[in-house]
Amino acid sequence: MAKEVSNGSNHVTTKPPPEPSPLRRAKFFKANMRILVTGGAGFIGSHLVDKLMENEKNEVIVVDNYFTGSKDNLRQWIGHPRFELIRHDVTEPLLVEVDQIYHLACPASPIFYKYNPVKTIKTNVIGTLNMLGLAKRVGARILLTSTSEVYGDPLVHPQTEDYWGNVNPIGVRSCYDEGKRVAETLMFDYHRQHGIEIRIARIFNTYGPRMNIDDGRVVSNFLAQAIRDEALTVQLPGTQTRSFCYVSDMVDGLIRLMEGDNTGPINIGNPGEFTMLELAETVKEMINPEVEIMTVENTPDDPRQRKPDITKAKELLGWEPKIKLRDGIPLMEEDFRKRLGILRKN
Ligand SMILES: NC(=O)c1ccc[n+]([C@@H]2O[C@H](COP(=O)([O-])OP(=O)(O)OC[C@H]3O[C@@H](n4cnc5c(N)ncnc54)[C@H](O)[C@@H]3O)[C@@H](O)[C@H]2O)c1
Ligand SMILES: O=c1ccn([C@@H]2O[C@H](COP(=O)(O)OP(=O)(O)O[C@H]3OC[C@@H](O)[C@H](O)[C@H]3O)[C@@H](O)[C@H]2O)c(=O)[nH]1
Repeated sequence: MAKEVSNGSNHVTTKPPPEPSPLRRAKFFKANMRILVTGGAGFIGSHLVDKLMENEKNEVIVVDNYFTGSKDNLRQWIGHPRFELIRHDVTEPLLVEVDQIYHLACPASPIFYKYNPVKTIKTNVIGTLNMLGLAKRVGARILLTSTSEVYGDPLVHPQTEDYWGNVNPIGVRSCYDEGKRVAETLMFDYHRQHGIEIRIARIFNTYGPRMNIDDGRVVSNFLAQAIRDEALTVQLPGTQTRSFCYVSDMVDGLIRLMEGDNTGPINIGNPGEFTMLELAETVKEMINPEVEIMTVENTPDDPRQRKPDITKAKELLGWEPKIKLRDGIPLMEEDFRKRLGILRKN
């Protein structure tokens, strides 16, 4: 019988999922759960790996091409008997025996995903196809980290999962937002056509320790600038909004989604909404009251507002974020100061 997994609409699988490995059914041998994390050397991926490794029943395999990630983020696990790290590009097929796949591999910061847009779209489309092919072959459950960017420049606020979005298909962000939209389509087509067990998280802006110092995203930019005594660069008009989720809350949401019975898509993010000017003022006040705030040109198609409706995450996953922006900033500041080697002036 097909397992029925609901996404909150009237969605029912028509085909039974692929058979998992016989090891899963072995009578006398309880095997560990083998979990693949693509993009596991990146910001969210490495925090996810830390959490998964806490469970002694998990074996974790990371594949990453190190475009924006780094082995350094995983240094505490290298050499651990339950951990494996493979240099691999997800645009190439991969053969590994696993039970779950967290598919994160994709550059996430606009400056990196725009750097080689054709590669970004290949990563989203061919990379996701390859991971779905793997899930089908080994009978694994697969979770895609999609994004709030699938809503484009949203005309509905806050964004609910049933909103189809307002996306420019030929703009400079399209390699990422349209790429993720196709990735979501592929996930649902494999689910309907081949019975693959899928999970889709729509992640809203996430921040925390281990972000690249020069990642280019707004929280890491403002923090690094404040610590280095450089002016905070607010892109015009400054009234655009984002809602920022601390990384430990995000990881908790992703694991709940993977372990639960709902396909999604489910928004995972913190509904606390700030304009970029408010964010700059907060960072200035908390980190360096002397620092200047300057306005600079923006880039095309920057969404004007973004805030998740997390009713579904609350109801279906029992999840909501715990860490407010003002509590998360000092945790990230400590990590940035350590890496930049700049102590706090008192
Ligand atoms: N951080 C956020 O605010 C946010 C928001 C929405 C969605 N997401 C999604 O979450 C995931 C992780 O984001 P992040 O913030 O940790 O970004 P990140 O750039 O730190 O991590 C991405 C990882 O994927 C790897 N990667 C990129 N292309 C690859 C390829 N072709 N093959 C193998 N590895 C590849 C990178 O080297 C890196 O380690 C991404 O899928 C992103 O789209 C993140
Ligand atoms: O130095 C900066 C950088 C950015 N910004 C502004 O800050 C806002 C957020 O920009 P970011 O680059 O951090 O991230 P964005 O919200 O544009 O996209 C992100 O959100 C969803 C995820 O999928 C990705 O991680 C990323 O695409 C934008 O309005 C941007 O104009 C600044 O004001 N100053």
